Amino acid sequence: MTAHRPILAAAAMRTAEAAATCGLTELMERAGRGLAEAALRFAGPMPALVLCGPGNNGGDGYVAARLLRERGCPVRIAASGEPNTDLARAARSQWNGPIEALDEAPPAPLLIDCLFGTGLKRALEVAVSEALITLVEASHIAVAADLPSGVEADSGARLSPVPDFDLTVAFGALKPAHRLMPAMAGMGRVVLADIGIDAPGPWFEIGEPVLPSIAPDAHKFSRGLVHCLAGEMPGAIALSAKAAAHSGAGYVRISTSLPIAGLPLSVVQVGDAQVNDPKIGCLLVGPGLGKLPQLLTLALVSHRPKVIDADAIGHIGEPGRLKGQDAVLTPHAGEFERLFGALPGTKAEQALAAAEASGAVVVFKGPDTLVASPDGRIGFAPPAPAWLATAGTGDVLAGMIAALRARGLPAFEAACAGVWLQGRAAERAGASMIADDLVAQL
Ligand SMILES: NC(=O)C1=CN([C@@H]2O[C@H](COP(=O)(O)OP(=O)(O)OC[C@H]3O[C@@H](n4cnc5c(N)ncnc54)[C@H](OP(=O)(O)O)[C@@H]3O)[C@@H](O)[C@H]2O)[C@H](O)CC1
Ligand SMILES: [K+]
Repeated sequence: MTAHRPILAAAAMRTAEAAATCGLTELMERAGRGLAEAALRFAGPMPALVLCGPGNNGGDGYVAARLLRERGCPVRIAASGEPNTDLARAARSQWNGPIEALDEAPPAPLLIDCLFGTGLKRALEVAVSEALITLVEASHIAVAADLPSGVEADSGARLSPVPDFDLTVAFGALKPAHRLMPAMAGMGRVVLADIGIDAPGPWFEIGEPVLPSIAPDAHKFSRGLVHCLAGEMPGAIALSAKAAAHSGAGYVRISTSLPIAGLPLSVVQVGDAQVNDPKIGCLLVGPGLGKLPQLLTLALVSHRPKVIDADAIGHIGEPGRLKGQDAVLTPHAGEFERLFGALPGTKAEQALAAAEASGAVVVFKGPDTLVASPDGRIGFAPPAPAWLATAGTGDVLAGMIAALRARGLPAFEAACAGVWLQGRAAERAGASMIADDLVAQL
């Protein structure tokens, strides 16, 4: 996996901040500087209004305002109340200008929201929320410090109505909310200000994958054989097979009881399913399976790596049935809840719980797709085009992951790479795409 941006939950963020050798005052200075520079780079030196809340998010605002003024920007500050941390009080004491009351402050072309960040615990007071929305709507450009105020850092929930921002500047690490709905939809461009926090951890935003190169002495089997089990609706598995072939599998085979029309000749159709053929790099079952649970049972007899998608998920019954199967599971929200039930916690916590319960890598699909591994890793997908919400894109993703697995990527990396590549293929295909067009972009 190439460079990817770390994601830390609020508690982990606080731990990492406390451990920073430079100390919290310097961290706040760096956060404020990162915010000022990102705002300048994005908006230019237009007159700014910085909204400061009571905590350290507000502290970042006092620092950013001072630095913007030093850079010659006309800056005003409006505060929602007195700072309630020493850090924020110290930052405010270095601001030698007036501080307006939030509910009386006129708007400005550049609005920088430093009301709340990872410390938000409840809905904003109505007056504060209304002032924020009014001032954002009256601005030309709106920038959020760390998180748009009203967003809950770990869940991506909106505890209050949150206006849409043009830019969100995350400090130290991304938070889950930066890549979870509904919060991620209103953040605009998300940039990460490096403030010297060492943020190792098992959660990250999926970055561009490094794919296995093709050996000079490769042959079709060494490049990876994907074996697809066709079910009642062969069109779906055909889409998966084509996606697998275009994702670099050296050999794609479909076992089917009826010939499937419209497949490339290079995709081999056979009548029998030798699911323990040692040449199989990855088995794929589920797309178009319909009401044939026996095909899932057959797939689970195989000792080969496998991708279990779509209808097959509905036939699993007990998640523990997948233990030891070396499986990647690719449920959308409905399939997820039917198999795992209504799990508590954030989407990230639910995905992890599912991975642990099944022993499988779980691709919890949606506009905010997560890839969770039983070992605790979570890859959060970067934003992908909404037009991926069209029939068959799940079949394509399943075929892509099967091919990447067959090419030698471990299950978790293959799933992350497939999710990332599908998002980029959709961007290239454009808004009028249908799933078939995705295959042409692989
Ligand atoms: N990531 C980094 O390295 C750094 C992050 N920094 C910034 O610090 C914030 C987190 O600061 P924190 O003080 O923990 O919390 P907030 O500023 O987000 O919230 C302020 C306080 O507001 C109170 N609160 C919570 N919800 C509400 C509400 N709905 N209405 C009113 N007040 C609310 C709460 O105190 P209570 O006792 O009243 O609950 C919060 O303490 C982080 O996001 C970064 O921006 C630092 O710059 C250091 C570096
Ligand atoms: K904020």
